[in-house]
Amino acid sequence: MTGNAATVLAGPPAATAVIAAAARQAATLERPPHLVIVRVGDDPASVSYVRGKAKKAGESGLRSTVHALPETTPSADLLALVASLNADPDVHGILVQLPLPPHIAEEPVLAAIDPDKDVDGLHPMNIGRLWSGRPTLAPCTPAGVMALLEHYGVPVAGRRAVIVGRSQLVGRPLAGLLLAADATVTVAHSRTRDLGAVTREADILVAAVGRAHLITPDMVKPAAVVIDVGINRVVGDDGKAHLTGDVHPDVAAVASALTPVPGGVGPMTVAQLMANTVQAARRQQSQTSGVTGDLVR
Ligand SMILES: Nc1nc2c(c(=O)[nH]1)N[C@@H](CN(C=O)c1ccc(C(=O)N[C@@H](CCC(=O)O)C(=O)O)cc1)CN2
Repeated sequence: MTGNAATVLAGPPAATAVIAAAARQAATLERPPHLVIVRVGDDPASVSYVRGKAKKAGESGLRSTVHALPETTPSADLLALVASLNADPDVHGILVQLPLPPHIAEEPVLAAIDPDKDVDGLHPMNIGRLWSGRPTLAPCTPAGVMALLEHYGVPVAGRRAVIVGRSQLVGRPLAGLLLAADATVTVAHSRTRDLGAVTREADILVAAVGRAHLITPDMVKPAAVVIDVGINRVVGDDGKAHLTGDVHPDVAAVASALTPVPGGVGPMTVAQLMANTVQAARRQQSQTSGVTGDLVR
């Protein structure tokens, strides 16, 4: 491909800024915010992600506790643990790592978390608040995408945003956040006809499907900003497994800016979890001290 290479929207600098702001706020609280992460089973990626979240929490001045439960844990036992964490005033944020083992339905577990401690922003109450444009705890990856766009000064208001993918974790809540930021939002998915015609309309194109290199240069409007949320583990020509995104690398010759995989949205997910935990702790500690603490976005 020929043409100027796109600006790289690197995650780490933006993640550092989000975490630094969260750490400053954490330092003003009576007690360090306490994040509890529950992992069920030993899926290697989940083990790695949870380890990374706990490490980042420690680096950010937060406390963290990991409950690692066996793959065979009954739903009732997981729900009982969530109930105990809800009731514990020393727990400010609760996250149940996804995916859960097949025998455990995710929705009842996510709905069992106290909405005020739901630092994943996946509780129906928080999803409803997001879609009604009210301050809330927002899902970490979508909120991380918005923070990345803000960090690099990407204009959103009035722009055409196209999201490819409609997952509960990313596509759907990100559509709500982009709408709240006054973008004109389209959500494409597996039943969308002529996907390329839709993606070429985007000033801001977000790929959040989980299909390696789905988005090719012909699907991108020249000078569009492309956000790659994909996390695909593929075997390269060298026979080794490596991580790649939903966006083909050649898109860099068409886009004006592009997030790398790895090193783009992923670190923002973790950074936003720190920010959400501090936000939840601030609100809970202000409530116990009698001052009304509104959620801040
Ligand atoms: N309860 C939740 N479960 C899951 C979530 C979530 O937000 N809440 N998100 C994903 C996975 N995820 C966090 O859990 C996550 C994915 C990727 C990264 C990240 O930093 N990736 C690095 C590369 C790391 C690697 O080599 O694998 C990057 O992109 O640079 C962090 C967190 C599913 N589950």
